[in-house]
Amino acid sequence: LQEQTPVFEERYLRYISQLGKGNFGSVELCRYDPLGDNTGELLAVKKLQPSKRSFLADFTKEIKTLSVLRCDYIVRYRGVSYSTGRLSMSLVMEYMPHGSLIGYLEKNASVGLRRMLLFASQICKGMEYLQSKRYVHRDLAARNILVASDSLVKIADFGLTKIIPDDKEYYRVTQPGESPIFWHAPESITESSKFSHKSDVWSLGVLLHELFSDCNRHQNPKRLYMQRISSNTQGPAIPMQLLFVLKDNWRLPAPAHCPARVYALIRQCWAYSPEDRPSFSSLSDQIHSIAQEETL
Ligand SMILES: C[C@H](Nc1nc(-c2c[nH]c3ncc(Cl)cc23)ncc1F)C(=O)NCC(F)(F)F
Repeated sequence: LQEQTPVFEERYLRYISQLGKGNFGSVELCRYDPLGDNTGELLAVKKLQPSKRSFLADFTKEIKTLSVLRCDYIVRYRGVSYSTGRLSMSLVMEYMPHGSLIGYLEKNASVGLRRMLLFASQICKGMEYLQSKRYVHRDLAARNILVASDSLVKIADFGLTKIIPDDKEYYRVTQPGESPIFWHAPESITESSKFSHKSDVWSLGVLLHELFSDCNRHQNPKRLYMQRISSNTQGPAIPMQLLFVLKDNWRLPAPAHCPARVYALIRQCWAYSPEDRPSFSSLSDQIHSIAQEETL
């Protein structure tokens, strides 16, 4: 790792609680308290599960990915912490007190339209920044958006992020793990599993659908898609059935109380062919003008 990676001494990282688990390990809330008087700052520490060779390589890549990102709408990477004897290492991130957007919207049902449009434009700006660095996130979903305050959200979880090679406009995945296909664009579901900025735009559309459904667990994308395709479960595999309905131009229905202009914007993100989808900058402009016009 580059020498400028700040190192947090493990002996001063006081464990407070577990924030969540991922397939890599877990994220813990800690206080970095070198003075031992509880005046230290709160941090989110992503502990790598007992270092499997591949995990360590992926982990180091995630650290490299995060360490170059500097944007108000992307969760801030702070550094690393080595365990005694350097047997394993942890990723130190800024702590977001309000947790993930899913939990936040379940707790705060009264999030108004204006605030939702503000969150949507912040996510678009974060994605514009990622695109400027040629990064494809590949796992854009409400569960991977963190809430810093009642008026600021940030994109997080760069475990699946890839950098598009300079000579290409997309990234082809070789080992698609258990990928969240209900957030994936058609071209990422088919055997070609191509990922690009435009496939991130598709996922952003699904994220906006979650946002404007108040992340209502009864209306979540997976459940809505499964209702639509589960008619013949013994039929072709689920990804294939999903592709059929998408090819047939069926899309997730407008969430209840979602303004027509917002749903029209979401539908632009779900154009079947990638080149027909809007850019992130066009999306943030459109969101901005909706926020101006709508007497929300
Ligand atoms: C496995 C971890 N899961 C969780 N994390 C947090 C969390 C609160 N506050 C946080 N502040 C900084 C970080 Cl990195 C996480 C949290 N809350 C609930 C979780 F289930 C995670 O990383 N999730 C991906 C993403 F960060 F995008 F939400």
